[in-house]
Amino acid sequence: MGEAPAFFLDEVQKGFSNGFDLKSNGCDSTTTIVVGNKTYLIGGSSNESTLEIGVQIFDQSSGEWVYPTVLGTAPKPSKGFSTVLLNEDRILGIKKCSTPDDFAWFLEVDTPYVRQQKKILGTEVVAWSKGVKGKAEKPVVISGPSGVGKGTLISMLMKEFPSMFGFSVSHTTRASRNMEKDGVHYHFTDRSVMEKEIQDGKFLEFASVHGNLYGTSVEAVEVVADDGKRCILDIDVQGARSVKASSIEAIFVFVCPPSMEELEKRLRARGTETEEQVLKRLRNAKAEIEQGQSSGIFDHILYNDDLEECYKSLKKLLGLDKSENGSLKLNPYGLIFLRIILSRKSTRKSS
Ligand SMILES: Nc1nc2c(ncn2[C@@H]2O[C@H](COP(=O)(O)OP(=O)(O)O)[C@@H](O)[C@H]2O)c(=O)[nH]1
Ligand SMILES: Nc1ncnc2c1ncn2[C@@H]1O[C@H](COP(=O)(O)OP(=O)(O)O)[C@@H](O)[C@H]1O
Repeated sequence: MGEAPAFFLDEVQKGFSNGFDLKSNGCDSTTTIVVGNKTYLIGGSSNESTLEIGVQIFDQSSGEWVYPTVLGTAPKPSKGFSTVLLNEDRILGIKKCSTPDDFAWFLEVDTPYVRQQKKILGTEVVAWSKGVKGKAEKPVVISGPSGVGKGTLISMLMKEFPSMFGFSVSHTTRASRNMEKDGVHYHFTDRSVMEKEIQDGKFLEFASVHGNLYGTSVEAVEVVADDGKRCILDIDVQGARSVKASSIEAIFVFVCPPSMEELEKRLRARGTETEEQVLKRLRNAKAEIEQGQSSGIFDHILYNDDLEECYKSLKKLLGLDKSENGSLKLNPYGLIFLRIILSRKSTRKSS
């Protein structure tokens, strides 16, 4: 998880008088902490060129040192690093002589996420995430037309901050694409089953999109919360409207294409839809962009022209960057962009 309770962060900032038995190593650059039959040596730098705090594990049962696969962005080395074990599955590390936005870090050592990654990678795994406070804890709703790059941006975020974010795996009645895995990208389901589950109140929201049913189950969001992570929802504008109307306080982001031509190019280059489906998605895109503009649902509009720039803006608005919010807010300037996009003619006439 990427967050510590605010009261706890305050306590440790005051000088670690918190009763959590924080192990301080003064101003040494390494510290050790025992979790089960493993001793974690944290600190220094495992790699001089990247200058990240390194992690090594001494496995008491085999008597060997192990160099784990380290996921997430590790903290930079500091003059002192104190650790405390939380829930037997993650270590809270406090950097000494550090700024408030860089002093608390989590190292997941045996969470469900880390256990899953161990299975996939076949190695010992640990995952870093930075402790964050305030609005950064809210779930993130990402909407935008098909092919604009929502999935790409979410993948980038999950890759860079693997233990901070959890993806809400939606249910859908559409057929799975080649590379999609049931239970990972979507829960693929039959319409009759999903309709019954909707009636049984198992969904937070649902919508008919491009001729198929999509929905966020209560369980999908609970799984992420139970894992102590920040939930990311990739849902359409109708779904975003339902979440907005609910008691869930989220950050709403709409991703916009640079032009309809570019959107069509991306959708075709992805090669996952039939010609008929591409045309349907392009027709719907126009209405979706209009709603993104006028619905008043979205706090931020991201303009996905250059992917890296757009990703940087996404990180900024999520509080993952030191500088101020860099997204294009819903202001007259942003609306002008949207109008330009909508006024450009698509190369293909919708039927
Ligand atoms: N309302 C709602 N929309 C969803 C959900 N899951 C996915 N969607 C939206 O359904 C639309 C189609 O998704 P998909 O078939 O994966 O195609 P893509 O848009 O090209 O990625 C996208 O706008 C998604 O954001 C959900 O649980 N609820
Ligand atoms: N800024 C960008 N520039 C060029 N191609 C992009 C950009 N962002 C995403 N793509 C590509 O566009 C296609 C659609 O992106 P995807 O993430 O699947 O969209 P969505 O999830 O919104 O439907 C993918 O092939 C992706 O690699």
